[in-house]
Amino acid sequence: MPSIASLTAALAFAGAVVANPIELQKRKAFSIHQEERTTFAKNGAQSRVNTLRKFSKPVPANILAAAAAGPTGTAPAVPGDAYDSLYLSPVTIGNTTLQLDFDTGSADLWAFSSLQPSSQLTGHDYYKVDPAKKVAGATWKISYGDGSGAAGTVYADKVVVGGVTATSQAVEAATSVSSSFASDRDTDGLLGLAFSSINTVQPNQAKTWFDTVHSTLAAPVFSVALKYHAAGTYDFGFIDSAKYTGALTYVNVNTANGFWEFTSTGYAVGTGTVVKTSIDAIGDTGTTLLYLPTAVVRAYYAKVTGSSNSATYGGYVFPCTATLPSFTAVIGGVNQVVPGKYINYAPVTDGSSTCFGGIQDNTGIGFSIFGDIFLKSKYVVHELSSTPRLGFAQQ
Ligand SMILES: Cc1noc(C)c1CN(C)Cc1cc2n(n1)CCN(c1cc(N)ncn1)C2
Repeated sequence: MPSIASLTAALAFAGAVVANPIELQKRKAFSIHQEERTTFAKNGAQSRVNTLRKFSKPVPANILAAAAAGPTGTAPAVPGDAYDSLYLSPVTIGNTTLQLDFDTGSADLWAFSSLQPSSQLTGHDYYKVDPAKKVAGATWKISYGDGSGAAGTVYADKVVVGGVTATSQAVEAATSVSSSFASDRDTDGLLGLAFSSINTVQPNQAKTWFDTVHSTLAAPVFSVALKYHAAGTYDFGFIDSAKYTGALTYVNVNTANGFWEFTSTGYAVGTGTVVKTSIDAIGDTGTTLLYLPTAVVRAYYAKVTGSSNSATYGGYVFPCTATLPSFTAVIGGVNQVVPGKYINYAPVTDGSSTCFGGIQDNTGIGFSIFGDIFLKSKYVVHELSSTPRLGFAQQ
């Protein structure tokens, strides 16, 4: 039989409204009204503390520290195709696990759903909406830089990522998706990790999943380790020092546009000297390539024999046999190097000997985009502190 003290502690942790322990001892029977918190996150360490206390066993300091710290979690990031065009991560929404594209360049959590025509659901895991959970009057509609998009209605449901649970998260159920999503049987939707200020739900903007859970996590951070032609990870609530070499170095983020936006102060091509120039950029896991200013892109491909800016293929191409120079961006005063081989994205068509460059021109976008081509050589900490920051280290 647990002691009153341990019961009190356990219930206090569970968020129950708890009567005074002395008061409890006077009563022979009592009922406790428990309010379910809108968000809780699994805290395995706390469960161990509760169990040890239940049997009056000593609680090791490291377990106590971990429990006090709050929950953390890790989700895999698996390439969606042979060229790392996108990365997919498992997310449980309600009772179904879907494969979502975690996207630090957008702020909507949307999923293929039972509201779509069944013809669009072939090959997909999809969210089976529960009408009782519908958010009355709420709609959403999103468009991405490549012209793709989706739209639908909104539900409040349980969303679990890497073992961390948001019990009442805005889930944007698709009623329609663009042709590129309809023909992509790997992507069941997106989980936005940009700032909630650019969420598209109307009339009341919704929060991202990270915005919902961050205050309960051990630390208000998530760390991204995408990999070259291999599965990487998203760490929530902690920084995993085993996943990078050298030091993490930080740069402040400008959140005015809702992105993880920062300034790079220069670049270099291969072993060339650093050219000092201010590059306004966003980190964006949902974008495949690395989009840079015209002058920077020209300087890069000037060092790639046989390269050209192809109207046919809509960007810079080169012979797939080309030896590509590395690309360096100066961020937070530190040279962040992308290996040359990472800058060969893919053959322009399957089997072609002409390859499409991982570095392309940012004309028409309005800023540079450090997408997967850049990110997959880094461990990137996204810190939601009073002054949000990005931390970079070499993988
Ligand atoms: C297959 C395949 N190959 O490459 C992709 C991508 C897919 C997935 N497929 C075509 C569908 C698709 C289209 C997009 N995505 N997925 C992810 C979100 N998109 C973004 C996000 C963002 N932050 N910025 C710009 N666009 C566009």
